[in-house]
Amino acid sequence: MGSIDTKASSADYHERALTALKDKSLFISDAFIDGKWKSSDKTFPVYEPSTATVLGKVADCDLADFQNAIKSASEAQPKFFASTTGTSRGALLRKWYELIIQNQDDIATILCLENGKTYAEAKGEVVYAASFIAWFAEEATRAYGVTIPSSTPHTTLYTTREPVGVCGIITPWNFPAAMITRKVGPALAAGCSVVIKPPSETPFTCLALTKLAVEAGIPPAIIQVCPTKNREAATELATNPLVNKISFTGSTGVGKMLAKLAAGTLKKLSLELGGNAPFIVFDDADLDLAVEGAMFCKFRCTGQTCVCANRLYVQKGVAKEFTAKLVKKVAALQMGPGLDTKTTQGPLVNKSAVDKVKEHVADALSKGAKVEFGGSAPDNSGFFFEPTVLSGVTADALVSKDETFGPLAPIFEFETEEEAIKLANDTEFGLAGYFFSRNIGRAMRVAQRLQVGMVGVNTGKISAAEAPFGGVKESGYGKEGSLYGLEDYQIIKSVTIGNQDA
Ligand SMILES: NC(=O)c1ccc[n+]([C@@H]2O[C@H](COP(=O)([O-])OP(=O)(O)OC[C@H]3O[C@@H](n4cnc5c(N)ncnc54)[C@H](O)[C@@H]3O)[C@@H](O)[C@H]2O)c1
Ligand SMILES: O=CCCC(=O)O
Repeated sequence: MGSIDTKASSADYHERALTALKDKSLFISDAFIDGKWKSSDKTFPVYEPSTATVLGKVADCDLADFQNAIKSASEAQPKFFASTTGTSRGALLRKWYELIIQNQDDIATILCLENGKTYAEAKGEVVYAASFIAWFAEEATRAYGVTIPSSTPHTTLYTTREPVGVCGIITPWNFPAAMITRKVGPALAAGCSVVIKPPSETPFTCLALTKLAVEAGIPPAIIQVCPTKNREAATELATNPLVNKISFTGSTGVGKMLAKLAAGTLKKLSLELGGNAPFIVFDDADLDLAVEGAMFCKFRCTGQTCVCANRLYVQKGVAKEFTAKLVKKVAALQMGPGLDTKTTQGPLVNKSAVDKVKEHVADALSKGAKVEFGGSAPDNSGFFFEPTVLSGVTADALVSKDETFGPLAPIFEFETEEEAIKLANDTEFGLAGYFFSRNIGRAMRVAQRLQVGMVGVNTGKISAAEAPFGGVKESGYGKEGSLYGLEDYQIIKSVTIGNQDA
């Protein structure tokens, strides 16, 4: 594995990158409330994680800002729905999609600077984010109702789909673009308005996307953005009666807290929460394919995705060979700043993320695991941790219960299919699960028995605009993307027209 090029991560690293933006007006540090960009004397710093230096300071919204944004979004939403059709909202979204694609290099640079992921991954995320807007531009035209045979004579009964209203959108830093568009796309397609609280670690990408949404013609008050570090102010989204729905992606703890608060006004909820994905390699697997899958779904975004493999269960007979093949690939990874073209592993988002990986590694080693590769944080100013492979990890290790959210691949061994399924399901989480096997019967059986919302069989890639995204158990509820994503932002209204003989 290559070492970190500390010269590339010198203090002016991000200044040079920002100067090179083709459209510098996309780097915005204001809130967007009631159709106006709003600066504030009160700001919070956003860090560039490979140098741990301040990338910029962003308006820190207070309670009054949230209340103003919610009120304005609430007044604008019925007018938006009444004055548009699914087709016209689809056209607005299509225009927004085109602007994101046209500006993908700049958005990827901003995303890369605030999140730390490699530029290639950042570009991939921008295109992935845009794909949700394109998808829901189409879905906007497919909000069908049904006609229901009535049991009462001379009566017609039918349903329509209407927007749920004002949606509070709260998202995490690991996908600064895609987590926004996967929610805002269907919300706008349905005819809702949104008040977004972007992640405080990565607000700049959201603000750039918002500017493009307004340029695309989306009425300004329909989309409002309140960056903040002030959690009390942000919880207004969960308590204000004018907000009809909360769509949250983030940790299970915060999700539960928001659900409790939202219960006060019985808001509709979508919760995309934490994961602890099992990744099972059976002895009948194609091991090269399994290694490829593990590299993608473990080390994507430096291990900071909710669907990352967290526990690698490998059948005893192939454990040595799989481990050797995985270590060879991991050793070729190159840590460094995301904008450096040689980099294939960026930094983690902040110091506490590094500390959590350290804790999981130390705990596994104390319980008998062995370092096959990596295992430590390099001595430099950024938030790096070496991509790490541990073997012989035991079931009582912290990493078997808790999502590392970092570049740690812990290998556990198992003997039978039954044992693998039991281990995989032994968690309160149920977001994603993966397994590799060439046996079709086993593929059908195991896919059915894994208690997760999404399964990857012989692949580590499960995310796409058309794929229903969401978990079970304490990983939350609701489905994003796909043919189900729109209905999370709609209500079904039934209309009964009676006494038609009168
Ligand atoms: N299921 C999914 O689709 C998915 C996707 C990405 C991340 N995640 C999960 O998110 C977690 C990592 O993200 P994180 O550390 O940013 O999570 P987090 O829960 O701390 O934060 C998520 C968002 O909630 C905000 N927030 C935190 N406390 C709040 C409060 N009291 N009121 C209002 N908003 C509040 C944060 O500022 C951020 O915008 C991991 O557990 C990961 O698995 C899940
Ligand atoms: O981290 C959560 C989202 C990742 C994805 O959409 O694949």
